[in-house]
Amino acid sequence: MRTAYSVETVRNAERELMERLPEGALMQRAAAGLAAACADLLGRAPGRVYGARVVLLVGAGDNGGDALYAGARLARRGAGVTAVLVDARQRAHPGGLAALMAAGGRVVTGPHEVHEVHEVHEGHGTGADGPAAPLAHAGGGTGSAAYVALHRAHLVMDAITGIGGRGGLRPEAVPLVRAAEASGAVLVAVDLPSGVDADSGRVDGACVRADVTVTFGAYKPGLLIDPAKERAGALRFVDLGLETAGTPADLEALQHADVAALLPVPAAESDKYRRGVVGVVAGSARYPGAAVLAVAGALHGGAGAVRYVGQGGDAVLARFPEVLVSGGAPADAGRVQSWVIGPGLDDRVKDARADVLASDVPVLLDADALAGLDPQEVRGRSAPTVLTPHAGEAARLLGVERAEVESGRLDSVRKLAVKYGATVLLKGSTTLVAPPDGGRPVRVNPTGTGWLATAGSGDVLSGLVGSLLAAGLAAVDAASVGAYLHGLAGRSAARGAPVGAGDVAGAVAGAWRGVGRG
Ligand SMILES: NC(=O)C1=CN([C@@H]2O[C@H](COP(=O)(O)OP(=O)(O)OC[C@H]3O[C@@H](n4cnc5c(N)ncnc54)[C@H](O)[C@@H]3O)[C@@H](O)[C@H]2O)[C@@H](O)CC1
Ligand SMILES: Nc1ncnc2c1ncn2[C@@H]1O[C@H](COP(=O)(O)OP(=O)(O)O)[C@@H](O)[C@H]1O
Ligand SMILES: [K+]
Repeated sequence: MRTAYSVETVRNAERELMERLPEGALMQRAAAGLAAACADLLGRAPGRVYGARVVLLVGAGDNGGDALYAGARLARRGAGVTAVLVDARQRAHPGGLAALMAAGGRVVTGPHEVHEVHEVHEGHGTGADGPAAPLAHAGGGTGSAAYVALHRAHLVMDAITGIGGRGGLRPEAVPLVRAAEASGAVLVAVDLPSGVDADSGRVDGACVRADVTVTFGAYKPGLLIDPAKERAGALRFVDLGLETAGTPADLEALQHADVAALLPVPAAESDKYRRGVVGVVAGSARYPGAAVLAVAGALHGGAGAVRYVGQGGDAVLARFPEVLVSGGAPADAGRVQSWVIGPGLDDRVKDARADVLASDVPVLLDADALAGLDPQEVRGRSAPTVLTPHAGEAARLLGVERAEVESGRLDSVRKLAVKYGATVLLKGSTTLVAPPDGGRPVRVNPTGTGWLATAGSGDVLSGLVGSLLAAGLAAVDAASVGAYLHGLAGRSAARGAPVGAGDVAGAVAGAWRGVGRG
């Protein structure tokens, strides 16, 4: 399981560890890991950083300190390192600044007017990880020197803000960041891309777009959730020895081994009923395809049989003769261990929904079954309920704008879960699954791909998750394992080219096999 922790938890863990370590040791660990990652990215043989040109965009806090100490390490190995002080008041971590200069690095100011210049005295603050002090450039330079250095750089570290950052990049930082992005240098975000919100993944304003993010001690939720995730590039982790065990993670992402352990496998004594029967209420005369796709997903989710209820029976049978089809109400269709309802339904949806919600088995509500859903109808149920909205549907259920859901996915999925007392799988660029109390941890799906954004692929997902529910998985597990397999299936079906939802369904078995093999 990959876990991510809030800033508060990370700071508490850091504080505890710092009490047991010599002063500054934690920052040195971060800097050593950062320097090693940068040396690796520079593509040189170990120990051969010599000649590389590195620029540090340095803010006022400890995030800048990490970069300055890492820069000092690279400078000692022969890199040409230039630190650009981005903070409007030219503040930077004193110890880090002194270490960089002692190692032969140079410090230039950002393109601001400098009203006050303090000399940096030899040894000033060396080794101290104390608060930022007002310092200004030593070693000379102007705003244009910063741009020249950026233009010539092989690697740029973004150390403007880390977990202490609030809001987007300040205006003075934006042109420097844009120059770094345009330079062709590898852009390495230190801990987080500056400008993103560590806890939520929100991006409020201008923000760094990194090639790689080297993060310290623990993953932060924002690194795993869009829109911030997309700005982080590839993630590298530096272990600081933080103790987070015992604190619930804010976010967790299943890995292959976790999914393998959760996949339902038939036992020797199994028969089709013991494996579970999933009932699918989907499709209509107008949208028979939704029935076919939801059933296709359900056939690959571990249930022993699929029961279909609705007007798409002919289309379903033409494609899948193994499905048990009935045309009446769900309550008359025979026993199932879970219901999936919603994709492509017509105006019969309300009656059918009342029917399945009245049952005592897990119910998954998707698409049309989400419209006008009353929280009380869901909250009163004795068995688990799973909602699988995309951002537009989630926005309607919450009574907010779609953009609000897309920019604040973690908040939105939690609020929806609390409102309905249901497990909520929020689809889209980052799929999240929140437990019914909206608490910790929320699961984030690591396998998603933009190729899944194709009509009907959500129908496949709903069938797949419903089938996992029928096979006996707990609601959060069914939703997150379903999303995981769906993402893998999307990737392997697409292999870099557009695909249809039917192809995604067809690739689920291969994804399952791949995970099962570990
Ligand atoms: N606390 C620790 O023990 C460790 C912290 N580390 C580093 O320290 C970082 C956190 O350091 P800080 O708490 O000093 O915080 P940051 O360095 O993230 O940022 C705080 C500074 O940035 C300014 N600031 C806030 N928002 C800004 C914005 N939008 N634009 C420009 N400036 C802004 C603040 O006024 C403050 O001066 C971590 O992300 C990590 O990189 C690492 O060295 C590991 C150890
Ligand atoms: N940008 C994206 N990146 C990854 N997955 C996406 C993206 N956009 C959509 N998806 C996935 O594609 C599927 C689309 O489902 P949905 O919105 O219900 O469409 P439909 O109703 O056409 O089936 C969901 O699994 C969703 O998570
Ligand atoms: K940063």
